[in-house]
Amino acid sequence: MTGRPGLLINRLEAAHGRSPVLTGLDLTVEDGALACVLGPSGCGKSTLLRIVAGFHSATRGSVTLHGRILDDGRTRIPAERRHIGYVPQDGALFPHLTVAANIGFGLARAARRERVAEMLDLVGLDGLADRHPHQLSGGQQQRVALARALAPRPQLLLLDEPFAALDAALRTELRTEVAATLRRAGATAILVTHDVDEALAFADTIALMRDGRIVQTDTPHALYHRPADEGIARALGEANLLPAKAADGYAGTAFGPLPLTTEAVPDSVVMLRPHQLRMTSEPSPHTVRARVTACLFRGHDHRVEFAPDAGLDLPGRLVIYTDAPPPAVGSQVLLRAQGPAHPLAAAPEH
Ligand SMILES: Nc1ncnc2c1ncn2[C@@H]1O[C@H](COP(=O)(O)OP(=O)(O)OP(=O)(O)O)[C@@H](O)[C@H]1O
Repeated sequence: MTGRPGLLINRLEAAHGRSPVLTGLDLTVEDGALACVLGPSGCGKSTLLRIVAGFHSATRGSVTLHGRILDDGRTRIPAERRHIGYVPQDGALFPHLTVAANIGFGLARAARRERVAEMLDLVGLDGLADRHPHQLSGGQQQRVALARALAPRPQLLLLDEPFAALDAALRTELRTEVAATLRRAGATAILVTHDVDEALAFADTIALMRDGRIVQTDTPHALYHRPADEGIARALGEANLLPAKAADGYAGTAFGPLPLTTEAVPDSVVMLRPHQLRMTSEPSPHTVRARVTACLFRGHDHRVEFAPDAGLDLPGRLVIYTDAPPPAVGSQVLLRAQGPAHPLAAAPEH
């Protein structure tokens, strides 16, 4: 990353027909950064990418790339003059063209052969230049789509859930590979996805989208551990929310005092992610008795649910992730907590 702003989106509004989709969206992507827009299905991620690419118009606000206005509701640079690459969900390769011709499509003839060879090497598809798309696996097709998008050296690359159609193992492998490829190419890219694991693994920066806006932009670590509110906390993964009394940088909880990540607001609850609670055999003033109510084996770990003893100032259900062999459902255990605890404004009553 360079620290220079590449893409600047300011108070963007857009609609499909009469239905508003984007409602004042702000986003900055640094030059050379891999950014991810994360949000639930239907929240407007593709619409956002399509506006940046030039396939859909904004009704208000502006999109600027390296200081050049692409769309401000009045001026609108046509898609083909934006120098932006776009990789759709299904790759959308030209079926009648070979891999090499797909990658070289639109490149100046003089540089074509060399650039295609470079791109094939970059995405690890040397030797497949003469195949047609139907002779490739889904993962290979997506690599060709990536190579085709990168070949004209776009100033920005947009990836619209490009791994969604692949099976879980290939998805993980390809997103790691694509992130490495984009870093090698020094590309600035935006990936949109509803898959939290994908966002956490891929991006330097994640922008969380809700109700047509970006509600928090941060590093994956900060967004996961220091979400701005309960909705964001839950959008990134499971969270135990504990009532707390904050004083002097500590949260007083049923697990004893826990250091806080940041100053707490009045009436806050504190968040502990599931791996911050542990089972222990050593009772102490900071352990809590709880009964195992459910256990799920997930291959790499177990997800265990507990009902804490009645009378404790705790939610009715606590969740932990553990590598240790899980206790039987119904058994009693002791839980202890590991800080820091992150304060969140309590959710409004519904
Ligand atoms: N061409 C269209 N005409 C009318 N409504 C549309 C059109 N495209 C999208 N929408 C609506 O706009 C909203 C946002 O759609 P969009 O595809 O941008 O969401 P998304 O976050 O990318 O979803 P997904 O993750 O499922 O692809 C949805 O309610 C969708 O139904």
